[in-house]
Amino acid sequence: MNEKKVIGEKALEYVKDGMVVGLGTGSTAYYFTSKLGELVQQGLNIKGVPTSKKTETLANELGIPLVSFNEIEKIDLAVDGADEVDADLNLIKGGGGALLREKIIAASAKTFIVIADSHKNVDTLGTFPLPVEVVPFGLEMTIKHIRDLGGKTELRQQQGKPFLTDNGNYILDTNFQEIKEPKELEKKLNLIPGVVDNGLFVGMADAVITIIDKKLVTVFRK
Ligand SMILES: O=C[C@H](O)[C@H](O)[C@H](O)COP(=O)(O)O
Repeated sequence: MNEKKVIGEKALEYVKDGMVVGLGTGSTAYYFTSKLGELVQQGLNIKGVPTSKKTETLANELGIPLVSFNEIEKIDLAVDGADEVDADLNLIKGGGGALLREKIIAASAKTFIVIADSHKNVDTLGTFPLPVEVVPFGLEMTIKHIRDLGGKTELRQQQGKPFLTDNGNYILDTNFQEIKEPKELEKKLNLIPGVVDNGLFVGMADAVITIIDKKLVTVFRK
């Protein structure tokens, strides 16, 4: 079974005519957006808000009409992938570097649905290194502050150069081992000058569509 495709397309059930929809980033969100494009071509009337330049390009290719923030009051639904999901539906995101725009859009959405294949489900967050978006200025100092919190940082690279986010920032992939208190860590990291945001999404997901024991399930936040 192509889990990502099955899960991504399942999320279409939450899309209703007239909605403003946040379009996630990554290989699972790809299937959601692609199917959404088909439905738009068949007459579905929605508007999209992309979480990355990559998704913006895909949406344009598919003919999904896009809106910017100054044209809308709210986002009805956001659908996005995740790198890890715990039992409380807390997430690590940002494996593709899109965490900041993803968090802005998830935080503005009435309903935030996560689409995550079975490999993403964990007891405790932290095996997947936490992406932390930082401004290039003062990088070495920012790294010191993050290390003081117990994180081992690695500057994400792409083709021999620091990876640049859509916002012109760097990503520090940071290993904290087990993240027992995700909300605390999310806050502490974001208080460090130079940190723009981090990939912890705590208490944001309303539901996660995933595969458990080979069955497609939707888990709602308690
Ligand atoms: O920055 C990227 C996003 O947070 C993705 O949603 C996340 O990395 C999951 O991606 P995928 O569906 O490709 O595993």
